[in-house]
Amino acid sequence: QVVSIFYTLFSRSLLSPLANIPGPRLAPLTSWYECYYDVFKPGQYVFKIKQLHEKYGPIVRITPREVSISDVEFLNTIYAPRPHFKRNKDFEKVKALGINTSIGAAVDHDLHRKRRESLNPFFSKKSVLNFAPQIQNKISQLDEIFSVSQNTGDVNVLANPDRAASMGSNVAGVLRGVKFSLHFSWVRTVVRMLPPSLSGRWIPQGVKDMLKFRQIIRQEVQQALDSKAGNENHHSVFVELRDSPTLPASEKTVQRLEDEATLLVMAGTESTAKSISIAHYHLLANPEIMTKLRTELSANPNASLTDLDQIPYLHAIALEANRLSFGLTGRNPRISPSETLSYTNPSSQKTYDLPPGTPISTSTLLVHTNESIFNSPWTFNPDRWLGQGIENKKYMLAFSKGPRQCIGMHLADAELVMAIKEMSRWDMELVGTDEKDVRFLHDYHVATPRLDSLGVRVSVIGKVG
Ligand code: HEM
Repeated sequence: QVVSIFYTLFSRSLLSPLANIPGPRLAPLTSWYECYYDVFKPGQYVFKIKQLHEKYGPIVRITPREVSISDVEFLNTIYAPRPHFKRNKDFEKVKALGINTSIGAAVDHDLHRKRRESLNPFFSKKSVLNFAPQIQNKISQLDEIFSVSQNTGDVNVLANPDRAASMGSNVAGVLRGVKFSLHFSWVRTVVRMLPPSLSGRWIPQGVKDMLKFRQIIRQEVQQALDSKAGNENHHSVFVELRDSPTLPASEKTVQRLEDEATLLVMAGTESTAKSISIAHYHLLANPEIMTKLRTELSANPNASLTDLDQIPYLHAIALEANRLSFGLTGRNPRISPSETLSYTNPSSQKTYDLPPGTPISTSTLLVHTNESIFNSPWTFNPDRWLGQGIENKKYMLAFSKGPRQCIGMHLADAELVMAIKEMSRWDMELVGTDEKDVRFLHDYHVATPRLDSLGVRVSVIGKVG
């Protein structure tokens, strides 16, 4: 046993093809280094990695297997390589969400492409424009909530779990456990094997609700699979996947479609809600930004979604909210399955070869707080995206890049601009809320503010004009 441990340590430190890559001594030897910052600090490894880059330079070995590169000019090589170059995902990372047969967990490049082709029609820009009435319907509900709060003087409406969308708070609950699951995935397997009377004690409410939700999805999937093409009254995502000519039968099982639907709900709620609340906080904390937005919107008070797309300042606020939401905050490494990638440090001119199979990552923290691109990076400043500034969109990583970039980005953008427009119609005051209630302080896969935060709390004064 002891010999085997020494051999593992020796091979990870000296025999590994990554042995020449700079970094702290412990990180290449054991994944406990990452676990310590992820689970026990908690959610601090991405911040630690930023410090490691400041000390060791643009390339750092951050685990026994994984390399982090902070150089933004290498972003496309990691995530968006030229056509015909493949990028796999790292199973060690994707398993944490427990939806292993979803598109987001497709490790293999070609399998991912097949799943993506079958979902694409739902998420094109055109489909999102057709979906505008449904989004408007939700925005009207928001308007209703603001009106009720104005009358009742309820200052806590968005943080009140009874009133806030329960699915949103459940997703956040599930994500709180994501780092633990990443490092101790066996615990989930054990808990699932226990009878509900015992396991119930350890499963957080958000996870329990998500499991119930999965049961409902499973029934819907089963119904869609049992019914014949053309017999449905509405065209659900399950029906589209069931009838997809590109997916083989093995991709149309109940388990897989259940995983796909669960991912769509998880991916579609929490990140968008985060960007919306970040935008709202900063509009209220910076009245000059709100005033400028209202002026821009006043030219066309009944603007449609297509009209809103043409308003640069509104678009800039959305971009800035996404930049400071940091999208998915954890690392999302990519693996080149057959090609060796090389990285040359521009200052030392030293070249490092990264053999096939090496997980390579960066993080949205590294890119979105890079001072040479985003001056005073923690300041909410939509003006940075105006004029020439829009060219920095190539460094926007909130939706990732390349073939695995967020499939829901047009939908998310539509929801965000329509929600921002609605917020601009109301005068509100922040109550008991400061920047630490929205600032990225912990990485639980999405940016999480101070752990005792009650969210963005407001007092509704009234409708503008
Ligand atoms: C502001 C809101 C959103 C942000 C910041 C965001 C961010 C991301 C990111 C960074 C990825 C890539 C993950 C990776 O590299 O592994 C991703 C993938 C994905 N997102 Fe989003 N997302 C948002 C909204 C949505 C919405 C509204 C939906 C759909 C309802 C959605 C569905 C998905 C799906 C299905 C994937 C997997 C795509 C694939 O693997 O090809 N997202 N998202």
